[in-house]
Amino acid sequence: MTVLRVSNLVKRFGGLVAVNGVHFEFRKGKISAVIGPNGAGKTTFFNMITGIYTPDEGQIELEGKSIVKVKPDRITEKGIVRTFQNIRLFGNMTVLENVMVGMHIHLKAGIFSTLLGLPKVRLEEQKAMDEAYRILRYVGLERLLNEKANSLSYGAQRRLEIARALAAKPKVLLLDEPAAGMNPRETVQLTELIRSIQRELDISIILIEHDMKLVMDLSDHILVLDHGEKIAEGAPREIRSNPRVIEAYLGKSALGQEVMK
Ligand SMILES: Nc1ncnc2c1ncn2[C@@H]1O[C@H](COP(=O)(O)OP(=O)(O)OP(=O)(O)O)[C@@H](O)[C@H]1O
Repeated sequence: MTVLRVSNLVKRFGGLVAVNGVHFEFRKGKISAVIGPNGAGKTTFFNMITGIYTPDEGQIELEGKSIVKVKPDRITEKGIVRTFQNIRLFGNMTVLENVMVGMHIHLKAGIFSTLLGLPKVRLEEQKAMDEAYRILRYVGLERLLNEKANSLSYGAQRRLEIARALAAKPKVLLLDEPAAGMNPRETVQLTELIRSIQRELDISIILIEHDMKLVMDLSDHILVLDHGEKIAEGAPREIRSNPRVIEAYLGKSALGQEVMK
């Protein structure tokens, strides 16, 4: 089943076509990866899905309904939640507070009740705290809940970003280079976390990632972009041996060599 469908997606920046007529169906409950060399159009593709850019042409549908021209915060409410290549946490807030911020879209009490400190607000806040704690336990950060976000190790900050995204109850979780800057041990832990989110929480995952081992280990389905165009799609073993993909990454001279171990 398809959770997110893009068809004939085009984005231009002046004379440059950053994404050029891309079709792809992201499957529900699976892990998909978007890969390609630097400048291939991956970030632009993510920015269209999350409403930061409006496509010049084409369609994006979440569960069959168009989300083109829907504002980014509404897209988050509809269930597409992302993390960023450069970590964007509230550094001076605690780990717990960062997760609670991710939850705000689901809190029902209005601003007046909040200002008046009504009991229903206190109850809602308590529930939110319980939920935030549960999520932090899930990602393995419960012991750090009162630490300031900027005091965490890099790997822990990346986990906290994922925790904050989970707090928004995504249907589709977009991870933009989740392993960037991680050491090998942190990358293995991250791989396990992403797999458990997909298996246990029924969330469809889409990742952009340069770490080919992580991509090949995790993905069910891979979309390969080069110069804005889709040059391949398929399972990891097909992508690994696809001559167009090898050529895009390493140039013609690499053809015939085994490049993506
Ligand atoms: N806001 C913008 N204005 C003009 N050109 C842009 C803009 N954003 C991206 N581009 C260009 O569009 C092309 C695709 O860029 P994009 O960042 O989407 O690629 P990418 O695959 O994410 O690259 P990387 O792996 O290096 O992050 C590049 O040539 C880039 O210079």
